[in-house]
Amino acid sequence: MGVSGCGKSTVGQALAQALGVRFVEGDQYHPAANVAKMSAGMALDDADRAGWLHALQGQIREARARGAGLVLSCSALKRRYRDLLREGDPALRFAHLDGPRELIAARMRARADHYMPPALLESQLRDLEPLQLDEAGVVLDIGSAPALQVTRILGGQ
Ligand SMILES: Nc1ncnc2c1ncn2[C@@H]1O[C@H](COP(=O)(O)OP(=O)(O)OP(=O)(O)O)[C@@H](O)[C@H]1O
Ligand SMILES: O=C(O)[C@H](O)[C@@H](O)[C@H](O)[C@H](O)CO
Repeated sequence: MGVSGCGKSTVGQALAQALGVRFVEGDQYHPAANVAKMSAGMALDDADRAGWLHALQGQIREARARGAGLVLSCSALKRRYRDLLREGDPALRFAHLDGPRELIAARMRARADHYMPPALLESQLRDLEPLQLDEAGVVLDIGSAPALQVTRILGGQ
């Protein structure tokens, strides 16, 4: 979890590979209208995200029912979004990729082929409710290399 450009896809793919489980890129479940809205420089609101979060919850629920592992990358910016995802599997754990705005902005600017305009970072940071102490998971520093982040997730530190 985390704002746009924090490294969810990069770290998520590496984690799934390390675990030998399926990786789901949460952004691929956004309806076209959501992608069009963000591409036009408008932030998503709770209503825009509702159907998308339910679709992701379905992926989590299905993996749990099959007893299969799953790594899912998803912004999950607000506590209530994460509560909704946890309804799919109460044992769900989050890795919050956290770091300074300047570093995230620089990484977003360096991406040529992504729909998300760097200008939307401010709204992402406004919406972000950091992982809370009673939520299972880890908070990671995005300044570390992805391999180190994976090690920390696996170690639960
Ligand atoms: N730990 C890291 N160190 C250096 N560069 C990184 C790190 N993690 C990610 N990056 C780079 O930062 C950019 C953003 O990463 P990535 O696309 O994984 O973020 P994201 O959170 O999935 O973004 P979005 O949700 O907007 O798709 C990419 O160019 C990626 O290669
Ligand atoms: O909840 C949201 O506002 C969205 O999921 C965004 O975070 C983007 O889709 C993603 O980060 C792509 O840049």
